Amino acid sequence: MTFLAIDIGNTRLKWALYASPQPGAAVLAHGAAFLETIDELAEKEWKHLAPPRSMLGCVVAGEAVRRRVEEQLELWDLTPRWVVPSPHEAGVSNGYDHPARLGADRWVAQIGARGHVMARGPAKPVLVVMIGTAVTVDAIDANGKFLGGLILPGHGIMLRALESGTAGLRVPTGEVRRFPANTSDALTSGGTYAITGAIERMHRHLAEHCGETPVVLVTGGAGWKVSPYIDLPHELVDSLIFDGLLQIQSHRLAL
Ligand SMILES: Nc1ncnc2c1ncn2[C@@H]1O[C@H](COP(=O)(O)OP(=O)(O)O)[C@@H](O)[C@H]1O
Ligand SMILES: CC(C)(COP(=O)(O)O)[C@@H](O)C(=O)NCCC(=O)O
Ligand SMILES: [K+]
Repeated sequence: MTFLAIDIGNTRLKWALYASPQPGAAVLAHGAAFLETIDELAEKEWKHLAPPRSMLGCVVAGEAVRRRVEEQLELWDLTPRWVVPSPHEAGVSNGYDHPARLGADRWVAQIGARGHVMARGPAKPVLVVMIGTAVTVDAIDANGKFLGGLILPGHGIMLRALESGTAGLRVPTGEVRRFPANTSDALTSGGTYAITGAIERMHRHLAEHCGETPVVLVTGGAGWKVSPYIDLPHELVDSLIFDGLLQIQSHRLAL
């Protein structure tokens, strides 16, 4: 009953092959590819994989990218299936004005995060932080209701925007400093603290709204870089989107 989980962001496609479509299933193989190289998956990384029995993915990189990945999936006898955010799924309800307009990656990560919280004990509010091309900070209450969230530029986009919008900001990467005293450090610190500041603000909103301290789960390719500067107890869970895809697939099979 092998299961292939795929997460296509605006920078990279991440995939993992699981022994079964159940939360906690063993990972048989996994990888990541920049979007420029996804047309080689079938002849390279995927060529010698044991054929998956089913797949589920989430994609926010647009129709054309999704179609290119579906071409690669023709390697196997599979029906490609992609998550469309709905009003309710796997114990999470979607508070977006238009539920289907929520990023599929955000929805799936929330479902993964809710699964983690519920597996540990009493239900608690959870703040889901994804640090990829963009940064998202999503708030879920103790009942599993997604209340809303923030979208902000990721570090790379912030720096490129400053480079292209000013005459004097073309400098190498700096260090994160409390009181940056050169342009490089000022830019790197500004980007990092913009992200951590947004996380701390949303944490306050959610704690006030729920009257309870939220659990904070951090994921995404750049999560490890920002994590040391988040002044809140939190956990890095690299697999949050895959965990959400496993939750969804196992709930659907149980219905
Ligand atoms: N080894 C790495 N490979 C690629 N990106 C990395 C790596 N380490 C950190 N990053 C950062 O993570 C971001 C990509 O993260 P990812 O979660 O794959 O984004 P997305 O889901 O938007 O494609 C990049 O913008 C980059 O800044
Ligand atoms: C916010 C995002 C761009 C994040 O993309 P990513 O950083 O994962 O590549 C993506 O979730 C998206 O396109 N969302 C749709 C709009 C929304 O969620 O409101
Ligand atoms: K992502």
